[in-house]
Amino acid sequence: MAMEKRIFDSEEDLAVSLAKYIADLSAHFAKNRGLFTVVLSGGCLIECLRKLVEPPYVDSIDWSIWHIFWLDERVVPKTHVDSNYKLAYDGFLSKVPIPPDNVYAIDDTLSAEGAAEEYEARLKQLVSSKVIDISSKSGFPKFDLNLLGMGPDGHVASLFPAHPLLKENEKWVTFIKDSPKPPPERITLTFPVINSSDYIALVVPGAAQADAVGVALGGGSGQNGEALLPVQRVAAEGVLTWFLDKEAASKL
Ligand SMILES: O=C1O[C@H](COP(=O)(O)O)[C@@H](O)[C@H](O)[C@H]1O
Repeated sequence: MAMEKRIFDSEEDLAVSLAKYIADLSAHFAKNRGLFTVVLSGGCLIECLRKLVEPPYVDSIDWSIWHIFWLDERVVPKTHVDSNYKLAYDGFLSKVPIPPDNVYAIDDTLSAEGAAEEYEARLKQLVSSKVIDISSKSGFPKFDLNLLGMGPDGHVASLFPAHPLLKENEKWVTFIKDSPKPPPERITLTFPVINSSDYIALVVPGAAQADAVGVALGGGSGQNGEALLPVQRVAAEGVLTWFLDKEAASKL
C-alpha cells in the first residue's frame, strides 16, 4: 500500500486541495474506466467537499460517470437530521448533476439487519453489471475512491474501538445496534471492502481528532501489537492519502 500524508495550514486549504485531488481522480477514471465509483462518509467530510460544487470543478467534472455509495448510514428516515444521505444531499448531491439513478442510498424503510442485507445484495448486482469492480487480490468489491472521515475516538465508518465488527471479514455490509455514538442503529461497509478500494482519502480536519491522528500515524499499538484504533486498520489496496489540517496534525 502507498501512503501519503498531506498537512494544510487551514481547513480551507485542505478543502481546496481535496477538490483538486477528487477532480483529478474523476478525470483519470473517466479516461480509464468511463465510470467513477465514489463512497461518501457522513460527518465533516461533506463540508470538506464544498469546493467541488463551485467553479471550476462544478462545470468541468463529468458528473454523468459518477456513482455514489455510502460508507455507513444511520437507521433513520432519509429526511432525519441524523441521516448521512440527507447530509450528503443537502451539502453536495443537490448541487451537482449526478444522475439520480447513480445514487445508491440505503433503504430507510428496513430494519438495520434488513438494510445491511439489501445494500450488500445491491452491491452484488452492481458488481455483476460491472459498475463496481471486484478486487482480484481480496475478492471484495473495489470502489474507485473511498472518502473516509474519522471520529475523535479513531472510528471510521460505523466501526468503533474494541467492537467485534472490527473483525468482520466475510460480509460486505453489516449492521450495529449498539453504536457508542448516537444514533445506536447503523449499517456500515466492513474493513475488507474499505481496504479493497483503489484510492482512499482520509479527511481529518480539527483539533478534536489530534490525539487519534497522533496514535494512528505515530504507530501506537496495544499489548499484542494490535491496532489500538479502528483507523489504524485502514490500508488501501491502492493509495491511502491523509488530508489533515494543522490542528489535526498538532500531536505528530
Ligand atoms: O458517525 C459518523 O462519524 C464519522 C466521523 O464523523 P466526524 O463528524 O467526526 O467527521 C463519519 O465518518 C461517519 O460516516 C459517521 O456516520
